[in-house]
Amino acid sequence: MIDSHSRKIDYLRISLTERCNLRCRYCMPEEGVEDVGHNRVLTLEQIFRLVRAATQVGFHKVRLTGGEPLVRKNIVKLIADIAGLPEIDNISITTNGILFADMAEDLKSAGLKRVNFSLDSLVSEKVSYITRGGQLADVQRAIFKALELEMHPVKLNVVAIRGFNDDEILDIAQLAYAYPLHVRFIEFMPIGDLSFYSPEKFISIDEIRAKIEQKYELLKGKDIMGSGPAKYYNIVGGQGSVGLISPISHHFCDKCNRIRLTADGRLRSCLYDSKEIDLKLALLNCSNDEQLLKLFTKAIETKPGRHQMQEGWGTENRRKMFQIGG
Ligand SMILES: Nc1nc2c(ncn2[C@@H]2O[C@H](COP(=O)(O)OP(=O)(O)OP(=O)(O)O)[C@@H](O)[C@H]2O)c(=O)[nH]1
Ligand SMILES: C[S@@+](CC[C@H](N)C(=O)[O-])C[C@H]1O[C@@H](n2cnc3c(N)ncnc32)[C@H](O)[C@@H]1O
Ligand code: SF4
Ligand code: SF4
Repeated sequence: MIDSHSRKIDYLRISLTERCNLRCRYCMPEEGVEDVGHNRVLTLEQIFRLVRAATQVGFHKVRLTGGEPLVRKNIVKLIADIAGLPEIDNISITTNGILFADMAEDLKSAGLKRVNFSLDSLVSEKVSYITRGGQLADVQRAIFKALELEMHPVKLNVVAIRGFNDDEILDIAQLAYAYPLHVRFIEFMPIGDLSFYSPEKFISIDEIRAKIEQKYELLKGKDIMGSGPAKYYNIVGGQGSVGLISPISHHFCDKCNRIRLTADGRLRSCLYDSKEIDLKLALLNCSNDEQLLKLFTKAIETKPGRHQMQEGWGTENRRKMFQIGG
């Protein structure tokens, strides 16, 4: 469906859970995370019903995220059900990778097409620091498993943070040289758990690109299969590519193609905008899909033209990234 800013909205990002087996400093507080409990999150049957309804207003790409999607029980069955919908041609996940390697074959057999891994450093102690306890070896095992299963294109998400991983940009970019990986550097957004964010930690993609070009020649590449906002560059002589995601310095909202469904059943038309539509309530009150289609349509029609992150995250009661579904 086309929104009021002439954008085609066909990509649904679904947060399966607010739970996570890590506690990344920029996303989730260490303690005091309220467990929303089984009653407040959508059941897998409800999620499936909503995806089926969404296909009727033109959605055909689904990404499962969270929190950590792989901690949600029976995710394999949900993937199989969604992949079985004829209108859905692209189902993917974004994961921290910790649980991936052991689940990979089942996920792939169920119909999972692609996986994006989040990894912000190649130094074990730093991974453990930023995630508050995650093990680099687990994520590496996951990435190699995805390559072994040929789940191409395999993408890595790296949040660029000054004072944390700015000294590793070349080492991380080197992964795209040595392996058929698509390494995406993401500008740190002032969103979510602001206790770790500060403007000094922000690094623009222009600075990242300049750093990479000190060692590698980058050539503007084609978009790598997906639906996201990264701009890709081929690393000359290498196997993969470098992607740059610039929500702050060159926002990409004019090409936005997505809305989000939170784990507790709210449709959120923009990552940044706090307006939400309660689909969980609607599910309880409607026996056919008509009302649901109206609510999907309303979310698309009321989607803002762009984010206002430059004005800061504000003090109103906004959700953190793990609650929105990053
Ligand atoms: N500003 C903004 N940033 C987003 C949005 N969606 C994703 N991001 C950021 O982009 C990063 C990459 O997102 P992914 O979950 O890997 O998804 P994607 O880039 O859409 O995926 P592909 O389909 O593989 O291109 C996330 O870590 C977010 O930080 C969005 O709607 N708005
Ligand atoms: C919220 S996580 C959910 C999926 C999964 N747990 C993972 O980490 O990949 C989705 C993505 O959001 C990114 N993210 C979280 N907070 C961010 C921030 N403040 N700025 C930029 N990216 C952020 C993470 O790095 C991750 O790639
Ligand atoms: S970024 Fe992902 S892995 Fe890290 S705390 Fe947030 S949801 Fe968990
Ligand atoms: S910030 Fe909002 S409008 Fe911009 S790309 Fe993200 S979801 Fe779309």
